[in-house]
This record gives sequence, structure tokens and C-alpha cells, in this order.
Amino acid sequence: MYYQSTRGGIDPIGFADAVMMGLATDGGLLVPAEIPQVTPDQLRRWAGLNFQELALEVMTPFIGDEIPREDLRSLIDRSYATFSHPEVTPLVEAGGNRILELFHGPTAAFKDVALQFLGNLFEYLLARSGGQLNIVGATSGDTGSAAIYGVRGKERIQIFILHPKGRVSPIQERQMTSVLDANVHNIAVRGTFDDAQSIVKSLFNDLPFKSAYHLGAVNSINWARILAQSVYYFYAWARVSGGDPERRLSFSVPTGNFGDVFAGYLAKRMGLPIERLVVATNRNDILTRFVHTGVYAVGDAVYQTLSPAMDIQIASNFERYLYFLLDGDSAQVRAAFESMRETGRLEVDAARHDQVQADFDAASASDEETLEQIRSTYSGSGYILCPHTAVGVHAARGMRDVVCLATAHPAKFAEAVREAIGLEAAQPPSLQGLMDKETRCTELDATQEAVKGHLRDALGEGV
Ligand SMILES: Cc1ncc(COP(=O)(O)O)c(C=O)c1O
Ligand SMILES: N[C@@H](CCOP(=O)(O)O)C(=O)O
Repeated sequence: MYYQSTRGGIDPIGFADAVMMGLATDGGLLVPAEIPQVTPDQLRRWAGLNFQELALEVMTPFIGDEIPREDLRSLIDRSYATFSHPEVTPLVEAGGNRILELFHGPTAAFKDVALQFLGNLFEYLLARSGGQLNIVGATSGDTGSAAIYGVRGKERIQIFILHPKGRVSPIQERQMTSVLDANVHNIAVRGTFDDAQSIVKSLFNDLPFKSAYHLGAVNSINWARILAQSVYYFYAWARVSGGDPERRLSFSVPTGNFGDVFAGYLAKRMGLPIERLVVATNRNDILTRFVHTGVYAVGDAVYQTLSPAMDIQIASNFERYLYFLLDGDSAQVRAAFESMRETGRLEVDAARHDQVQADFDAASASDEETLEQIRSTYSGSGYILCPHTAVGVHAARGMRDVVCLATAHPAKFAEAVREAIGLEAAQPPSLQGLMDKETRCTELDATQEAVKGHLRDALGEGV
């Protein structure tokens, strides 16, 4: 399997190089040269597999022979041994909804599913190459801690995570800053998540700097993130359908950076019988507006909401979707992003917009609607939704045969939950005692120069 850039500016590379490259060196995102197809017979057989076995089957065609099968199996087994639920991502019923619980990993959010794997994958590839990796990532709250837990204490890896100061929940902040391993560096930037993500991308786009400092990516710009996240769509479908290839199912996906829902789109393109994919956004609704109008236009501001991890305007993985929407025409992708850079908007033609609406539904939820959803689900079933999950459940109202992705444990967002139902969700052991722990974090201006200077101070002159 080969990977190429959405912007068409690199020679094809293999899976391991794609994982280590993170962002393509021409500024685009890496995508597989072709999307492997699953057959009805495979779907029937895979329905009997547990999560780990299924992950092995789904990932293998994207990796080819670059990682021997038994090594990949062992990487997968180690990655999901840290989850507290034997099913890894169990499907439950609550208040008349099917909820796919993705929060049983070490940091209680869906990011663990991919980042436990990516941490082990980096370690494996670096041991093979003898290299070093300095990860630089941006987080609106959940990627940061999941990535830190994925690589803490690992040899050959340093990790620098930028979060927007004061714009993540108190527990999310503590999850990151209370990890004191020497290879973990937390940075609170005075700005928004979009500022942090833009700094990270600008560092990757500074090719001499990227190369001298061996920069690596943990955000969903890294293809391995998308790949690992696509597994749970197969898993949920198998649990509901029992493996009947005729059985179609929809998914409602709380969306910010477009990684999770793009993983669902990938699964659909592979042949998983997905009926609808619902893009569920909060007040930061650029993606919902795009699905409704065909215009992707940056608004005035990033609003702070009760679902802070989705307080994002510039959705990284939108570029991957646009690439497939434009039939892999890199020149058009480049033109679209040029227009985006100059005017803050891009627009697709009517035929493409019809295709967008065939691929996705979309709805956004206000904070009031989010609170109301937490309330009504709780009063109907006793089940507590996290505010992000509530956005997805809200967006799926009235739909039949839909699975709502539960992207975080409700205890991570105690304030919002208390506001909705007057009590807090019981904390899983991984979140207990966090607020009493010692912390370490550096505060910086949200500029490329400030972050670059910090990296230089920490890592020396680079090689
Ligand atoms: C809890 C939670 N839900 C949903 C999302 C949105 O996922 P994505 O950015 O992949 O669209 C995030 C952040 O990414 C998150 O942390
Ligand atoms: N919501 C995310 C934002 C980063 O998204 P990613 O999937 O690209 O890592 C977060 O919690 O940090």
C-alpha cells in the first residue's frame, strides 16, 4: 500500500514513512493510493471477531507487509490491554439510543483507541530504525492526554502538547499537566485550539526545522489515527447486524477536527454498509454549514461551549474528505485551499454538493440543547452523556437504526453535567485524585516563534 499527499506534491511512500511523516511535506494530508475493499463474505466472518482480531483484519491491507502479521497482532493486543472493558468499545442501549462507548481507555476519551496504538507503533518503528521522534501536537482537551498516555516514559520519544489556556475542562487540563515523566512537555498557549493547530502545522511545514528536530504528529493528520479509529465502526456494525451484509446502519458522530467522522467515511468507502453519517457539531458549526450549503467558510470567532473539545473552526481532516470528493484531483484541492487562505472560504459546485449530502447529514446543537439532551437521556434511562456525546445524540433525533458515538466519559466534564442534572458522574479510577496532583506546564504566546524557541530550549540545536 502506498500513500500520497492530498496536494500531489510528494512521491508515494509506504505506511511506516507515512506514520513518521505525519503531515505531508507539501503541506497536504497523507491518504492511501487506493481504498481496500471488504467483501460480503469478509463482513460475515469478521462479525465473529473480538475487537483486537477485527483491528488486525481492518488494518492489515493498509499496512501490507511492512509490519509482520504477528508483530502487528502483538502491537494491537498491547494497545487494547490498557482498556478497562473487555470489549474495548462496548455498545450499550440508553434512553432508546444505541451508544458506542469509546471511553474505556486510560484517559476516558475515544482518542485512546488510536493513541494507545500509535504510541506503541511509534516505539516499534523507532526501535527498528534506531531513530528519535519529537512529537508536537495540538489539543482542545482530549488528544493531548491520550497522546501523552500513549508515549509517556517511552525511549526515543519526547512529546510537546499545546493546549489553549483556560479553554479545556479542569480535569482535561490536569490529565495532561499532572504527567511528570521527563519526556512529557505541556504548553498552555494564550489563544484558541485553532491557533495551536496552526502553529503545529506551521512547524511541520518548516521542513528544515521539521527534519532537524525529527518532528512527529499525533493529531488526526497522522493517517494511523484515522485507520485505528475506523475499526470501531466495523465493530459496532458487527454487533448490531450479526454480520448480515444487507443490514445498513447509520452513525452520529460528534465532530470538531473531522477525524472521527472521516474514519467512518473511510469504513463506508471500504464497503461497510453504512446508511448515513451524521456530522454533529456544537455552535462552532462550520462543518454543518458546509454540508447544508456546500460553502466552507470560517466564521468570526471560535466560541467557547459546553463541549470544549469541539470548539474548532478549521477542521484538519476536511482536506482528506475534499480530496476524495474531488476524485483525487490534487490541483483542485490546492486551488481550494489557496482560496481558503486568501478569502477564508471555499465552495464546491452543485454536483459535488449533492455528493456531500449523499455522504453526510449534519446538525448542530446549542449549549441549551446539549444540556436538555443530557437531562432527557438521564431522566429516561439514568444514563449520563458527556456534552460531546449529547451533541451527537441530539443530532440523531428521529433517525432509525443509528449508533451514537460516545466520545468521552461524562466525568471529564463535571461542570456541564452538573448544570444539566444537578449531579456529577462517578469518576472512573483513571480520573480520581487528579486535582490533588503536582503539575508542570509552560505558558506561551500563541506564536510559532514562541513555540519554536521553547522546543530549541528543550531539545538543543537539533541534528
Ligand atoms: C470528546 C470529544 N468528542 C468529539 C471530538 C471531535 O472529534 P474530531 O475532532 O475527530 O471530529 C473530540 C475532539 O476531537 C473530543 O475530544
Ligand atoms: N478535539 C481534539 C482536537 C484535536 O483533534 P485530533 O483528532 O486531530 O487530534 C482534542 O481533544 O484535542
